[in-house]
Amino acid sequence: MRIHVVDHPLVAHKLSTLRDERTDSPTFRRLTDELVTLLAYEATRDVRTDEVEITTPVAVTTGVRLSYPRPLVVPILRAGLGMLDGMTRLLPTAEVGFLGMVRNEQTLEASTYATRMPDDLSGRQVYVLDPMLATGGTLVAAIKLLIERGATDVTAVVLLAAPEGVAVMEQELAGLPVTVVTAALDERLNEHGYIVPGLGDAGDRLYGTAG
Ligand SMILES: O=P(O)(O)OC[C@H]1O[C@H](OP(=O)(O)OP(=O)(O)O)[C@H](O)[C@@H]1O
Ligand SMILES: O=c1cc[nH]c(=O)[nH]1
Ligand SMILES: [Mg+2]
Repeated sequence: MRIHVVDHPLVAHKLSTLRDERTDSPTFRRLTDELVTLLAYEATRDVRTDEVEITTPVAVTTGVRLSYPRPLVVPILRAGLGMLDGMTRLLPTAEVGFLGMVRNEQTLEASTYATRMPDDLSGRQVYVLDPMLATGGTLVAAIKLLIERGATDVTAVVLLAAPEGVAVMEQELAGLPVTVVTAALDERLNEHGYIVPGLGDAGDRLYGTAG
């Protein structure tokens, strides 16, 4: 598994405001959207393309186009939904699938309550969106499902990652074609499984409701 921490002053600036407990939901949503567009630029470095011949007003030259089938983007509900527009702004022709997953706040185990995406992902390039990589349980389950369906290249785009969760992913997904792109690698998890310093509960902060 590869991990890429995006080191850029604009990312650090926006992330700092996102972390601030005084940032309200509308601002949190806007900053998430902006951050994801910056992360998407890095995350799509290996997006598959084909060479094409194009004719400019001056000459014939060679360009590139995104390959078919187009990438699949999969936000993990709820919080991942706040990242969808930022990602599809750069990949407007991507297909979109959905995974609804929730972590039991006592056991910290993730369960899946909704799956809506193609059964057959043979050979597909997939971008999974979830702001928080905490224990790693959610992303491991999501990525295993995508690879079981045939995906051959999975990139998880997250805002924050905890070292504990990265270690779990490295162990559980060893040897699989998985990349994690994150805006920051934080210090640790606390006793409740929350990322420290983190930003709190991403879903609650995006949507202004607890649960
Ligand atoms: O790495 P993990 O320990 O599995 O935790 C991360 C998950 O927890 C949060 O979702 P949550 O269960 O709060 O659902 P929500 O998005 O509906 O708020 C977050 O959005 C991730 O999906
Ligand atoms: O810090 C955390 C951990 C899991 N889920 C969140 O939303 N935040
Ligand atoms: Mg939540």
